[in-house]
Amino acid sequence: MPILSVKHLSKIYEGKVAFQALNNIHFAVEKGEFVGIMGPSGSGKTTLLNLIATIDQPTAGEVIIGGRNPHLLNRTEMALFRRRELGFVFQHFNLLDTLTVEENIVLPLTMEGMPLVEMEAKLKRICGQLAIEPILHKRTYEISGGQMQRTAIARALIQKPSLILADEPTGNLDSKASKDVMQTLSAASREASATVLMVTHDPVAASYCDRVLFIKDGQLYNEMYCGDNRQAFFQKIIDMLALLGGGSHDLSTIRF
Ligand SMILES: Nc1ncnc2c1ncn2[C@@H]1O[C@H](COP(=O)(O)OP(=O)(O)OP(=O)(O)O)[C@@H](O)[C@H]1O
Repeated sequence: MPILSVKHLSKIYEGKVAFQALNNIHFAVEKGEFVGIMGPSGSGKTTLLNLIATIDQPTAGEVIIGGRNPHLLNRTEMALFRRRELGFVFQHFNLLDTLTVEENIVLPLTMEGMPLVEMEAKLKRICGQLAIEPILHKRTYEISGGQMQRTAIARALIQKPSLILADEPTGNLDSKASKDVMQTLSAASREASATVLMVTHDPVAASYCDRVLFIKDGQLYNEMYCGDNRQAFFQKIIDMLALLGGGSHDLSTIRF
C-alpha cells in the first residue's frame, strides 16, 4: 500500500476571479521512495505541497497518508496528525536560534512530553545517521547553512514520520552544501526507509530523487525515474525543464 495517495486533486482559489491552480492531480508514493516535484514558476507545486501538508484544503479530490485522509480530521486531530505523521524541511531551515542544535532536533519529542531516556536514545540514533554529533551543543548562528539544513532534516526524521515534505531544501545553500544535504536526504530515504516528497527548482537536487514528477499549469505533465545513472537522469531533467519552459529562473541553479 502506498504511503501517500493523491487522488484526483484539484484546487481553485476563490477570489474576484477564481483561479484553478491544480487540476485532477493523481499519483501515489511508496514507502521509502524519494520523489521530486518540478515545474515552471506558478505551475502549482507549492499549492500541491500545502494540500498534502494539510495547510490548505482541496476543492476536490483526496489526500491519503498512511491510510488516512487528514482533511477529514478536526483541528486538534489534524494538528496531532501533522506533528506525528509529517516531517517538514524548509528552504529557510526554520530552526529556533535560542536553542542548541540538540534542543532543536528533539523539539518534536519535547512537545510530545517524551521521557528523557527515550529522547536520548532517539537522538543518538539520528546523530549516528546524519553525523552531527560535533555540532550538537552549538547554537544555530554558530553553524553553516548546510549544517542547519542537516539539523532540520534530523528534526524532521526523529519522530519517524510517515512522510517528509521538503520545500526547496537547497534554495539557500551553495553547491557543496546542497550536495551534502541531498546526499543526507537520499541516504535517509534509503537507510531509514523515509518517504520524501521534495519541491525543487534545482535539477541537481532533483537528480538525487528516485522519481521526479513534472507539473505544468496545475496538471501532471510527466514523470521520470532515475534508474542507475544519476548523471543521465540529471540531463533528462534539464531537457524536460527546457521543454516545459517557464523562464530562466528554473535553470538558474544548475551546478552539477
Ligand atoms: N492564495 C492564492 N490565491 C490566489 N491564487 C493563488 C494563491 N496561491 C497561489 N495562487 C496562484 O496559483 C498558481 C500556482 O501557485 P503556486 O505557488 O502553487 O506555484 P509554484 O509552482 O509553487 O510557483 P513557484 O515555483 O514560483 O513557487 C499561481 O498562478 C499563483 O498565482
